[in-house]
Amino acid sequence: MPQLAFANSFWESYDVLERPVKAGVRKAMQKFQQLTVPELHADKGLHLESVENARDPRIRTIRINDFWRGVVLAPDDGSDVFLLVNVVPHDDAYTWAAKRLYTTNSATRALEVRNVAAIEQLTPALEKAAAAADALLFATYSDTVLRELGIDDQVLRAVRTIVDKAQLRAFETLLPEDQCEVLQYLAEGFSPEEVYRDVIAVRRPVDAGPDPDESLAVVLANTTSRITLVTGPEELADILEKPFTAWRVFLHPSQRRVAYRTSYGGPVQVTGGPGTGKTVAALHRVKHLLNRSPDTRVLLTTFTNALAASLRENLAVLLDDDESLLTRVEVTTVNAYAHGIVTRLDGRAPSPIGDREERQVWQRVVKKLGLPWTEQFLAQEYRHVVLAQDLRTLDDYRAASRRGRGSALSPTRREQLWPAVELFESMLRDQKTTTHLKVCARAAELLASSSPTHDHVVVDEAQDLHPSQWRVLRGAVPAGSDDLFITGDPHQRIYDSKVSLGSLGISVTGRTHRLRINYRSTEEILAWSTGILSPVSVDDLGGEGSDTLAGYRSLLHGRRPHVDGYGLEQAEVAALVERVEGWIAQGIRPSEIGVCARFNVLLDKAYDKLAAARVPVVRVRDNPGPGTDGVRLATMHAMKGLEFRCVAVLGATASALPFAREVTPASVDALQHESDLLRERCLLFVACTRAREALAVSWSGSPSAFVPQAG
Ligand SMILES: Nc1ncnc2c1ncn2[C@@H]1O[C@H](COP(=O)(O)OP(=O)(O)OP(=O)(O)O)[C@@H](O)[C@H]1O
Repeated sequence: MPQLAFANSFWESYDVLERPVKAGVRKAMQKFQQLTVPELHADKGLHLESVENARDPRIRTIRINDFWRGVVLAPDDGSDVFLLVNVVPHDDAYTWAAKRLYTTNSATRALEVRNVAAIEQLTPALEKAAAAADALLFATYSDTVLRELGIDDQVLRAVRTIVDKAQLRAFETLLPEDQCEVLQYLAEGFSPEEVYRDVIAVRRPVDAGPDPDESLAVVLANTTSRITLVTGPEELADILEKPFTAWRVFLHPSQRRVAYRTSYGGPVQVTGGPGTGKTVAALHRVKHLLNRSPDTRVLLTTFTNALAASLRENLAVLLDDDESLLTRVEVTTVNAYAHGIVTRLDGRAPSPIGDREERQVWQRVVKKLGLPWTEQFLAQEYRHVVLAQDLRTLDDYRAASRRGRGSALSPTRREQLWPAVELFESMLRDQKTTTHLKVCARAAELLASSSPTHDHVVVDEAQDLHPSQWRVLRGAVPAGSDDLFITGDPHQRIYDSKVSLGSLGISVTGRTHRLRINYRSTEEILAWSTGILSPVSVDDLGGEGSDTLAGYRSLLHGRRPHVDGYGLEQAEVAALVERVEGWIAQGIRPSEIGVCARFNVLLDKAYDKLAAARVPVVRVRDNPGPGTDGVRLATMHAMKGLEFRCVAVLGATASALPFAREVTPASVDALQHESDLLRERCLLFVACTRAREALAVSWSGSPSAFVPQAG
């Protein structure tokens, strides 16, 4: 019986197919599991045929239906693994297939594919241009060095024409994958030794002989980062049912490098724009840490309960539901972890209040004391100065730095303000409540005088954590090797937190990594969304400098976002219903569509109109499980960390973004004003970057100033 393997390129095409075509693919795949090799070749329905003028004699196409064909690499060496590489519309299938050549990389021994026709066509002209160029990108590396890293003759010739990184990028989709990656690493300034260690050594089979003469089946099995072997019908059904889950097992080497490094000397920071696989890297790090020693305990945290639930699910997939591993991981939010610590060590459960109630307490404080500050100012002072530095007395407060606050407070003013802090805290005590951040402060205090609860902490969505939450995490593990693995994106900061990790005893110096390839969205969606942030600069994760999205890119392509304004909100919602219906008609499942807005009021209207049009719809805040059908509706804040094939962002209207009530007037605090505006801008960025294939942004009346102008 033959065996089946799938290349990553197959998932990219399969996942966007309409449902009947997917069913056709499944049917064709079943034949590979039911028939013998000669029967496969003879099967009329499958129509396994070779391709005229193919550059790779092993390339075949198979019939999916009248319009679609699968492209297959068939073994010609007596081995029996067939590789599914793509599903392409009938007319394009032959041209696509004819240009591809599959070869074995001499260093990694993995299967690679190149667009051999395009490379041949481009190289001579580029050679002429290169002869006149001042400098070449890879001039410092000898042919021998490059060959040792797996670069073959054809690629070497092309490499010698590359003048800069932009040209390398233009070549990326044409070059064999491992070779391309070697070149990317060299272009980023890694030494050949480092590239060998991180790209070649991790893939090359330990028993590789001097020459790559293995059979196709062996080479396919070597290519674990890009090819999945399917062993039985159940696994096949499973993998075709949830291909994106399957993706999680294929790590890009830049991700593998950070996730599977044996050990780090201390805290590690991994940043990257939306969709660069930070969460995936965090999950793999957990796997690595669990496997490294049989009794290691890991704490994996994220920002919301919904995200924690999805991390738990994904981790179970990654760990093959292995209970012996899963029981050693605690997946939770920092607040919930802190709550647990306080409950356990203080012997009673604290009752934290929400933001709105907290604001009301501050209002009462202002009223009672008749102070010259607004409740907003006091709440911010408490959060950004008092709690952030864990100040307990007036003397502490007098001596504290108020860096980051935009208004000076003289010693007399501080003496005048401190009673407000004391009154706020005593009011909480009287009503037997507290705040989440105070629970964290207490948990950190308790942890400091007891023992750490875990061996390692892995933190996802780190950009929104407050210093008191960081103190909890610091106290959860002993300081030292592999204590904290931190992933986050400062461009997605949508809550008001300012931190300096170094001052909290979390120094990541020399252990920072950045991921640059976006695997979620098309380049079109990405380019438009990054336009939202282009006018501003963003502080880095650790609060030491600024961060940038330089080099951030996607390899996927699709339609440009739909960006439309409407006169009235009613018309905007009507257009949304039409758009959602259109997506569903194209075969997108309702649960693969996300609709978001700044406020629930507008979401409620969208909910009613979609439901009236008989479109199934559910709210993200009701935690619908993956099996629940229905378009997902969420506020922009609740979109954090999620992703959908199609996303509609409603109400990108001038009055909603920025929302005046959430922005401190510049006259009260100029720095806070700027950071509030930035936070509002980031919120739109987060919402738009949830989209994988299609993004529609709309408003009624005047557009938000954050919406990038066309042209
Ligand atoms: N190496 C990879 N190959 C293919 N797909 C990948 C790879 N890494 C991640 N992905 C997919 O890309 C998407 C985004 O990944 P992930 O959620 O980890 O990104 P993120 O950086 O945490 O995003 P965000 O910051 O926006 O929450 C997911 O669908 C994930 O499965």
